[in-house]
Amino acid sequence: MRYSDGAQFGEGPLFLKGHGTENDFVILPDPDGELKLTDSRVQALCDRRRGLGADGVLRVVRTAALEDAPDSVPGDVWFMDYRNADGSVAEMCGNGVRVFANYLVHAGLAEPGEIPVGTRAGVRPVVTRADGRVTVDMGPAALFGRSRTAVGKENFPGVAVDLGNPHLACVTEADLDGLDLSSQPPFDPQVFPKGVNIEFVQRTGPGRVRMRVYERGVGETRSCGTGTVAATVAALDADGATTGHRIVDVPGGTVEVEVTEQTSTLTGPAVLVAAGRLDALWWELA
Ligand SMILES: N[C@@H](CCC[C@H](N)C(=O)O)C(=O)O
Repeated sequence: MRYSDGAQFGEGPLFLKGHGTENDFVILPDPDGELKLTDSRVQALCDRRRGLGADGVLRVVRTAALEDAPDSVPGDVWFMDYRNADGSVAEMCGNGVRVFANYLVHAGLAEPGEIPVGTRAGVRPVVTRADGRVTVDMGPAALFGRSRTAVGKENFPGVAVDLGNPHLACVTEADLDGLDLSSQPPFDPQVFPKGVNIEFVQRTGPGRVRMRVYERGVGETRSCGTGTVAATVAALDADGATTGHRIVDVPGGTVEVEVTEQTSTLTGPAVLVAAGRLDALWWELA
């Protein structure tokens, strides 16, 4: 079908859909940074009725083609330009970077194994594994204070953790299923001036925790990779430790987190679901 300006249906940008423990993303290959990725288009892409539906957008672009890439990221590295569903830019996405690496291998843009990925938090080494899981070196998980939130009438103290993006991780004995996370839990803007991702963490057994999360710029999601690392830091802190390993169960699946003195790693599944083309007119009007 041809439109009046001659554009044909399906001639819009290529996209892929993928997820990591059901934290889902639209992947937009854009090697030379030519797509005009406005907040409005990100919101439309992520809308689960008028768009493709996702928690966020991963634009695949050469670092050299980006104006706001950190100087620490070499120009020849593929850059994950991450946007939350509300269109906001975030520094890092632990599930997204693992899906991103799988896309690079799928598209023949990287060999399987260790792949450096540029992010606004710096370069993150990602390793695609023979068992299909993907590991990312998330960098040091910095506990930088204590704060609190509330759900309904219940207060939740927690730890402030920097993973490149900000987190408030609250260990609790409360029943996580009873928490109403349909709206933004309150937070202290003095501690989190750029907003915050808020995790609710229950210790469920030796070396294992369960987590729900309200993500900055999205709302409640089925998983949050940086959030699982923050949850692990909080669980270690509650156990009087600063390093260790935790299995983290999230509504969308299970991941493994290791925190050491030097860095932190996240390992789990990362799936590519589909590929296609956006309609050119839809993209123009979005
Ligand atoms: N889901 C992501 C985190 C995405 C960014 C976050 N919402 C923020 O604004 O910091 C992950 O897997 O880490």
